[in-house]
Amino acid sequence: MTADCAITTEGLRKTYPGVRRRVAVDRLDLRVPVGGVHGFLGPNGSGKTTTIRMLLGLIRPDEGEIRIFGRPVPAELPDVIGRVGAIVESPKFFPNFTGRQNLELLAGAIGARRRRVRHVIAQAGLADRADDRFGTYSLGMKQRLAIAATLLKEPDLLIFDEPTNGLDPAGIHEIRTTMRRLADEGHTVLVSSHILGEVEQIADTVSIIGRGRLIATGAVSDIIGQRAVTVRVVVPEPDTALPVLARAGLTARVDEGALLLDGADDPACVNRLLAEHGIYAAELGVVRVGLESVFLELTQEVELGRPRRRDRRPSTQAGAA
Ligand SMILES: Nc1ncnc2c1ncn2[C@@H]1O[C@H](COP(=O)(O)OP(=O)(O)OP(=O)(O)O)[C@@H](O)[C@H]1O
Repeated sequence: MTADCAITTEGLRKTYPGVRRRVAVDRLDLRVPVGGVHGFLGPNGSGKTTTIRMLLGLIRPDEGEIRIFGRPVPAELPDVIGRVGAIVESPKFFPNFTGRQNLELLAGAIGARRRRVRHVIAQAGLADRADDRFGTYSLGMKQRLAIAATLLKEPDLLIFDEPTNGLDPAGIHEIRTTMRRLADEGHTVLVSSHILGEVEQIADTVSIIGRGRLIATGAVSDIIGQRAVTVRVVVPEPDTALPVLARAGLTARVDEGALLLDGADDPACVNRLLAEHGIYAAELGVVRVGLESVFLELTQEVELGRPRRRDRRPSTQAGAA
């Protein structure tokens, strides 16, 4: 079941005490395959950090099971934690020490080999600035030093919680390139984000959550799936067109005055169909959607409490209802 997974969770649940008991993670089943970048996506407050903290044994789940490389967590975490490197909060470094000195200090503290330092500096793309003081680093460089620190103990699995938060576009690009390179070198990278455009470009697979629940998971191309191509049509009276389209088996979404027909790929057919019913399109074309718009649509449905329809889910796996 889990042999090819770096991380699995089954029915994971966590509530926080409060005036209204808050369910942060709700029966979450995750599958993070070994190798590649897995994007862990969801809007703010959807439960990503809570999940990651449970994976790392920092907080205990109320219910459910976690396995990392097949070992139950937290019960056997000490046996597997050596294979895991993580950045959950901003790590603390000494501002007056250079990047290299900070890493040497850390290597000594965790019993990593000293000669790893030079290697991880190169892996994190910091060779040019390793001998500058940490205090002079940009946010992106600080984050790359944090990544270098996680690599000291030669982990197989890297877990990064929103590693690009607060970075400018150049810093985001650097971190993204670094994560992709680490995956290409054979690490498994789990990266959480609420900025989908970034993850779409580097992730091999993704899990999308909303309100602590899994909404969709699988290969990025599968999640975008048939929505990759959508016919967009503008008609004078959408209310007249909608039943005509529905009878032809086309599901339309209204978007800024236009109708978007997911899964339809031939505008000429749509045009003919509408014209046969006396409806003439003012605009007609094909649009390509990215993960961002799929994500927004999926998570908005959860936020609004609308039931998720089976046919709206990606084919690979679907989350708990
Ligand atoms: N220590 C805590 N005590 C009470 N509620 C908490 C605590 N930590 C998180 N929560 C709540 O749990 C829910 C999930 O939060 P979490 O930080 O896991 O989400 P997230 O997806 O990581 O969000 P973000 O992208 O904003 O970091 C939110 O409603 C949050 O307010």
